[in-house]
Amino acid sequence: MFSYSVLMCTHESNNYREHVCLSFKFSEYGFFSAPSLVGSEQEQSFKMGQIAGEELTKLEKMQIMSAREEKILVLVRLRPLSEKEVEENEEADWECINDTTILYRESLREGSLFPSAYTFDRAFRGDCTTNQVYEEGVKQIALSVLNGINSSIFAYGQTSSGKTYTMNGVTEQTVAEIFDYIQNHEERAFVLKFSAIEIYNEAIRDLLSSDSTPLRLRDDPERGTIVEKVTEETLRGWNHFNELVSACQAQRQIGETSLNEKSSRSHQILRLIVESSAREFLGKDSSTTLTASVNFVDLAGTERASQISSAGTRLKEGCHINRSLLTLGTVIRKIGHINYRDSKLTRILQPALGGNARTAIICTLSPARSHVEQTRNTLMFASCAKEVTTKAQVNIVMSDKALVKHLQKELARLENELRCPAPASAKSDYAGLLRKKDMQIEKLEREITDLIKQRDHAQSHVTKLLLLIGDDQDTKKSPLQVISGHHPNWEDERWEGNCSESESSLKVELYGENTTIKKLKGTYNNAVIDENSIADGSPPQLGYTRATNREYDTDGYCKDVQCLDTVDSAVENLESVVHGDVASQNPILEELNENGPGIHFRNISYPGSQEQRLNDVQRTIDSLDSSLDELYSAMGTDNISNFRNLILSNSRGCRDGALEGISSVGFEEAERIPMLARNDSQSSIGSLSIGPSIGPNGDEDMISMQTFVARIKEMANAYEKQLAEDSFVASADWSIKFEMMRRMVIEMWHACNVPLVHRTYFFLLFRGDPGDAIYMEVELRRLTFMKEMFADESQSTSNSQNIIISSSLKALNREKQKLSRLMETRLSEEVRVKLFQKWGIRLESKKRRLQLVNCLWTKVNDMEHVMESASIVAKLVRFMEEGQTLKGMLGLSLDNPPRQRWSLGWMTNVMASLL
Ligand SMILES: Nc1ncnc2c1ncn2[C@@H]1O[C@H](COP(=O)(O)OP(=O)(O)OP(=O)(O)O)[C@@H](O)[C@H]1O
Repeated sequence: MFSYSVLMCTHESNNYREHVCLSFKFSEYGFFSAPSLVGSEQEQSFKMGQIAGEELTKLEKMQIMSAREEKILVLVRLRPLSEKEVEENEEADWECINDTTILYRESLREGSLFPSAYTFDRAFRGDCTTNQVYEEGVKQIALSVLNGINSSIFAYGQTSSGKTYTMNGVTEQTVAEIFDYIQNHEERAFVLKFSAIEIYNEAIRDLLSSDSTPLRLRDDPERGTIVEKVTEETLRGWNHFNELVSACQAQRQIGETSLNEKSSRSHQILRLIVESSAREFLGKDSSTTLTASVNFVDLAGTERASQISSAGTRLKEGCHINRSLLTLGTVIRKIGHINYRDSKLTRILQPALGGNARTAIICTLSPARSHVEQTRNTLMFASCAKEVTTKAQVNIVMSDKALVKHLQKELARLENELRCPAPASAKSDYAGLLRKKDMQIEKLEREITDLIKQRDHAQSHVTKLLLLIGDDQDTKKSPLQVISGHHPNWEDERWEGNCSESESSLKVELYGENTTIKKLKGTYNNAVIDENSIADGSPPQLGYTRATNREYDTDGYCKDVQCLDTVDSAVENLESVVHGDVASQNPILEELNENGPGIHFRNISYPGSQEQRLNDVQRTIDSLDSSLDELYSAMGTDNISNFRNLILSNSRGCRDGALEGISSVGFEEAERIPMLARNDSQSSIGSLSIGPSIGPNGDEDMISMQTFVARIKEMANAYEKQLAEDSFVASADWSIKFEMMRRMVIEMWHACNVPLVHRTYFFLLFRGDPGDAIYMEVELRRLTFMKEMFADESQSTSNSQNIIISSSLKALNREKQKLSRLMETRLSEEVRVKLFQKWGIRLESKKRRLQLVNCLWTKVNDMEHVMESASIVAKLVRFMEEGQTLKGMLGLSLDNPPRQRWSLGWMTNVMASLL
C-alpha cells in the first residue's frame, strides 16, 4: 500500500491560513510526507479528478478540501491550590480574568518588569473541568484524525501543575468520542491502532511491551522518523483501550518528588492511528483509505534546579528532563532554525512542531506564589508556541491497483510532454534569438533616427530651394548664390508670383537628366529610387538617402540640390504633410510640375495630392514593416507574440528616446538659448515620432505604425482645415479644446517629472492660437507615451527599469537646485522677499529659495498657480527677453509660417502683478 497526501488550503480565518495548492507524496504513512507538488486550484481539481475521481467518496473529497496551514492552538489551564499548598498558606497569585487572559495579581504591588497579563487561544480557570478543556479547547484538533489529518495534544508545565491529570482526561474523552463516531458512521470501515512509548533518560521504552530494551529511532525517507519495532495494538473496543492505558500507566516511570508524590519522570506519547475506508469500495481495485494519527503527549514536568535532588536517580532524571524540555523550548522559540535532532522527544514530535499535523498545547499552571517563577516560564513558553505554524495534510492511502492506474496516466502525460517539447527547448533558444532580434531592432531604430536626420537635412534644403525660387523671380541670381545668401522677405513672397523664364530654367537645372539620378543613386547610401520611374520619366518613388556627399558641377551648381529632389524619405514626407501641401499652395511650383518629364521636386511633383504622399509614406513604413516581419518570421509564428512582448521590454532605444525627450529641453538648453539649433531638439522629435508607434504589446507595433500614419493623416487634415479657416474657426470650440489639452499637458508634465523650464517655455509659447493645435497634439502624444512608460516602470520589480523613473526625478531635482541658485542673482532682494511672503515660505528658513522652487508647478489644477510658476521660472531663465527662438529648442519647430501666436504682454502683466 502507498499513500499520497493532498494539501489544499483555500482561505484565511482567525486561527489558520489556507493556501490553494496540492501536494502528492507517496509513502506508507502519509503523515510524515511533505508536499511535493503544488498547483493552482484548477490544477488541484483536475488532479483530484484524475487521480482519485470516482474512487473518492464525497466525504473524502470534503476532507481533502478542509486541509490547512495553521498556528498551534495554545491553551492554559490553571489548577486550584492543592491541599498541601492550602495547608502551607500559599497565596493564589494568578487568575483567569476571562476566557483568554490570565493575570498576575501581584504585579502592580511588586512593580514587576514582567507582563502581568498573558493572552492565549483559551484560558481555563482552576474550577474548570477536564471535560471543559476537552470540549472547548482541544476536541476539534484531536478529532481531526477522523478526517485523515494528523493531530497532537501536548501537556506542558512545571511538575505537579496538572499535566497528567489533564492528559489522562483528554485522551479518554477523545478516544471515547472516536468510538462514538465510528458507531455512527457505518458506511465507513475503521481500524484503530494504539501504541505507547515513554522517553526516560533519553531512552525510548515501549509501554505496551514487557521488554524494557530501549527502542531505536530510524529516519525513513518516506515516513520520517519512526520508532523501530514499537508495539501497535489494533483496538478491539473501549475496554481493550482501557486495558492498554492501564498497562501503560503501570509501566511508566513514576517517582516521588518534593512537589509530587507521583511525579512522572518521563515523557509519555500515546498514539492512536485511525484508518478508514468507504465500505462500498472495500476490496475493490480503486479503494482508498484515509489514515492519520493522534498523539497524546504528557511531558515530564519542568523543574527548578533547587527542586532536583542533588544525587542519585532523581538528579539524573531531572537533568534529562530539563535537557529535552530545553530542546523543546528551543524548537518552539527558534521556528525555522531548529535542530530537532538534539533530543529524541523533538525528533519524534517533529511533525507536530511544524510539520504535517494539527497541534494543541495545554500549558498547566500552579497558581501558588511560591511557583511564580516557574509559572512565568511556562507562560513564556506558551507565548512562543503561539507563533509556531504547522501544515496539516489529509493522508490518503491508495490501493496498489489504483496507484498503478494513476501512474499509468501520469506516464502517458509525461510521454505526451516529451513528444511536444516545444516550451522547454524553445526557452533555451529564445535567449539567443532574442539577443539577435534585439540587435536587429536596435539597427532598425538607428535607421529610423537616420531617416529623421535626413528628413531635417532635406527639409532645410527645401527651404533653401523655396528661397531660391522666390528670389530668382526678382534677382535672377544663380541658385548657388541664392542658397548661400539670405532672403529676408521669402516668407511673404514665396506664395506669390508667376512662373518666369528663370523658373523654367531652374526646373531644368533642378530636375536634370536620368543619368544624374543614376549617378546619385550610387553616391547616396540607402537611396531607394524606382528604376522604372526613372526610365519612363515619371517621378521617382519614395526612398531615402544620406545627403552627405556634395558635388558641384562645372557651373558651380550644387548637385545635392538635385539629390534632394531625388531623395524622398518617409519622415520628410510626413513633415511636408504636417506643414500642408506646399506645392498645391504655390502656383510657381505647380507650374513647374507641369513642365515636361524629369525629376520632380517631391513637394511639387504630386500635384496637390496629399493622399498620394501619404501613400508614399505608407510604402516606406511598409518596407520597414517587411524588415521586421522577416525578423519575426525567422522566429516562427508561435514565438512572435512572445518575442514582440519582449521587444517592448527590451527596446531601450524607445525608452531612452523618451527620456531624452524630457531632458533635451531641460535647464542646460535654457542657459544656451541663443545658440540652439534645430538639431538640438531632434531627440525630442525622435521620441515623439517613435513613441506612439510602440503599443502596449508587440503585436501592435506594426499596426500602430500604420495607425500612426493614419493619425498623422488625420492631424494633417485637421491642421489644414484649421489653416484654411479664418480666425473665426479658432474661436469658441478650439478655445475649449485648447484649454482641455493644456490642462492634460500640465498634469502629465507633473506626472512625468518634466523639467520646469520645458513646462514654462511650452506654456508661455502656446496660448491658444489655432496654429498651436499641432504642437499641443505632439506634446500630448509624447507625454502619453512617457506616462505609459512610467506606469510600466513603476509596476516593474526590476531595478534597472526603476532607475529610469528615479533618474528623471533626479534630473528634475537638479534643475530645481539650479533654479534656486539663480534666484539669488536674477531676482532682487525685494522681489524675493515678496515672493517668499506670497508663497508662504518663512523668510528665516535656510532653504527658502529651494522651498519656493519646490512649490513651483505643483498645483496642476490651479491655473493661477501655473501662470505664476511659469512667470517665475521665465524670469529666472530670462525667457522673457528671448522670444520665439525657443520653439526650436522645444523640439517642436515644424517650420510653420511664423504667425503671431503669443504675447509676452500677458506674462509681463503676471510678473508685474506678482512682483
Ligand atoms: N485541575 C486540577 N484540579 C484538581 N486537581 C488537580 C488539577 N490538576 C492537578 N491536580 C492534582 O495535582 C496533583 C499533581 O498533578 P499531576 O500529577 O497531574 O501533575 P503533573 O504536572 O503531571 O506533575 P509531574 O510533572 O510531576 O508529573 C495531582 O494530585 C492532581 O490530582
